[in-house]
Amino acid sequence: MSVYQSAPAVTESALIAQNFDFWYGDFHALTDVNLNIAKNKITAFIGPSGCGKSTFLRCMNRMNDLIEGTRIEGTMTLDESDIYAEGVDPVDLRRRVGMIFQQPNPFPKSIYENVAFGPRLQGVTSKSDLDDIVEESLKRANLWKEVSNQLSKDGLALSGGQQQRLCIARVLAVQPDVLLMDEPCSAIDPTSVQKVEDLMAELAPEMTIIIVTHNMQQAARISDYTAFFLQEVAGEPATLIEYGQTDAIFTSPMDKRTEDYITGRFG
Ligand SMILES: Nc1ncnc2c1ncn2[C@@H]1O[C@H](COP(=O)(O)OP(=O)(O)OP(=O)(O)O)[C@@H](O)[C@H]1O
Repeated sequence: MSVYQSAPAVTESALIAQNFDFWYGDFHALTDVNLNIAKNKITAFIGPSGCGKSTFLRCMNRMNDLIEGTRIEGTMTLDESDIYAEGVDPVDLRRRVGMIFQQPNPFPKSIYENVAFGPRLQGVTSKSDLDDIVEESLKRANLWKEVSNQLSKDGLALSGGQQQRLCIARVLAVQPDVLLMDEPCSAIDPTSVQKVEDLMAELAPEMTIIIVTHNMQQAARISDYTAFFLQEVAGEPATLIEYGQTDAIFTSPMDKRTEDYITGRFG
C-alpha cells in the first residue's frame, strides 16, 4: 500500500497509472503502482538501485515494448487516453513522450541534422522552417550560444554536457508534451548539470517532466513532486511507497521506509 501526500488531483494530471504491474518475462518487476503525474510540473522518481524507477519511466512511452517478453497489467493514460490501447502507435506516442538517457546519444551527424531529424520525419521540408526549428530548439535547450556558429560540426564532437543538451534539443524539436529523463545528469560535468537543471525549470511551465535521479539534493532542488519506489524483498516486485509534494516528502515523510531512505539509512 502506498502513501499519498497531497498528490495532484486527476484533473491536473498528465499521466495516470492505475493498478499498474510490469513483467520482464517471468520476472515480476513492479506491482500495483498508482500514480497521478502532475501536468506541466517536475516529478522526481527516487529509490535504491533496482527498485524499478527506470522500468516504470520506460512504461510511460512504451520503450519497454522493444524488449522481448515484457508485459503489463493495469492502465496508463496520457491526457485520459490509454497509451496501451489497441491502435496506439508507439512511435507517435514516443514523439509526444520524449526521452533523455543517462548517456547522451546524439546521432553521428551534424548538430543541425541531429535537431532537424525529427521534424524532417514529420514532413517539414522547407529550409527556413527547419532553420527556425533548429534555432528555437537549441535556444530552449540552452545550447544555442555555444554552437550557433558551428552547426555543421559533428554532434559527437561536443562535450558530454553539450551532447546531453543537444539530445534535449532533438527531443524538443518535435514538440513533446512530456519529457522523461533517466538520470540525465549523472554522466555530465557540474556546469552542464546546472544548465540542464535550469532548462528543466524553464520548460516545466509548458511541459510535464519526469526525472529519475539518485541525487537527493537534485530531487529536492528541482522537483515539485517526488515518488519513492522500493523493492523490499529481493526477487519480489518493487512498488511505489510514497508520493507527494517534494517539500512534504523530504521534510515530513509519512512512511518510515521513505524517511530511512532519504536520511541515508539504506540505499
Ligand atoms: N531488460 C531487462 N530484462 C530483465 N530484467 C530487467 C531489465 N531491465 C531491468 N531489469 C530488472 O528490473 C528491476 C528494476 O530495474 P530498473 O533498472 O528499472 O531499476 P532502477 O530503480 O532504475 O535502478 P537503477 O537506479 O540502478 O538504475 C531490476 O531487478 C533489474 O535487474
